[in-house]
Amino acid sequence: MDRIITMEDVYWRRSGAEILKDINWTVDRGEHWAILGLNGSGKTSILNIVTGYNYPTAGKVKVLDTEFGKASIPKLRKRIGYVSSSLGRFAQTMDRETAMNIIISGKHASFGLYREITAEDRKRAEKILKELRLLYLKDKTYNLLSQGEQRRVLIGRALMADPELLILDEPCSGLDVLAREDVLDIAEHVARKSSHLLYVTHHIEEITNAVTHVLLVRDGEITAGGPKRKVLTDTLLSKVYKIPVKVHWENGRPWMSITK
Ligand SMILES: Nc1ncnc2c1ncn2[C@@H]1O[C@H](COP(=O)(O)OP(=O)(O)OP(=O)(O)O)[C@@H](O)[C@H]1O
Repeated sequence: MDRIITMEDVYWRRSGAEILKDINWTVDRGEHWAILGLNGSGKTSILNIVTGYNYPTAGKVKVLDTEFGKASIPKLRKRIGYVSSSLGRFAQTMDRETAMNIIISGKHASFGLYREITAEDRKRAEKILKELRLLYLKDKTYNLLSQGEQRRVLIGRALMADPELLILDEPCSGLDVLAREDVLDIAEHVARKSSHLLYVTHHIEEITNAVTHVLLVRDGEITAGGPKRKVLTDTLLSKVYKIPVKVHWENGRPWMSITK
């Protein structure tokens, strides 16, 4: 399998509105993508198509060799890790669980209680905690963790099912600079070691070295998509952000100033 995601002429309409229009996008093996766009531009709608939660009104979608309409979506979902910054339901059910148990609960990629925990599960969870430098949190309960720690534990949880594709949907929203950098370090680690990364954000400074390609989304359409240096230009970003901006690069990372 050389292709991770294929979208051909994809449209998604809801309540009479065309929310996604003419989406043509491919992700190849070895690429790590960021999806960048303003609030309401269509990023989550694209993700929901990738994970099979939204079915396109028109067009062809293939994710990890699974062609939509021809194969089992639940099976596909097991191969995709998803970490979102909105955790309402999760917080309620898992609040009093330890970081270790939360990681283990990712084995079946579902919320709530897990059945039997094997010695192997424990070993794997411990390995993840170690790799993500979270061992110090092992026995702490979720409600006692800082927001940044919670996000990192949730990424660890998503890794428990050994996903081929890991989607991080605005994982740094609401975090301070230090906590953000810790989450970004983990994302880099994942991209290097274990999984294809799909990173959704509206902040270009979160596009670290791990990200190879960027998809720019504006009003439900793709403005540009490709290698990050080609896509993150003053002209294209000014279009996407609807305000004149200038990009500068420092240590391989883009930063942006407003020039109006
Ligand atoms: N089920 C739905 N029915 C009607 N409109 C919808 C539906 N889902 C999304 N939309 C609309 O589609 C547009 C794109 O929404 P989407 O959530 O994909 O944007 P986003 O880029 O993820 O935004 P944010 O950064 O704020 O999360 C918005 O105008 C939203 O109101």
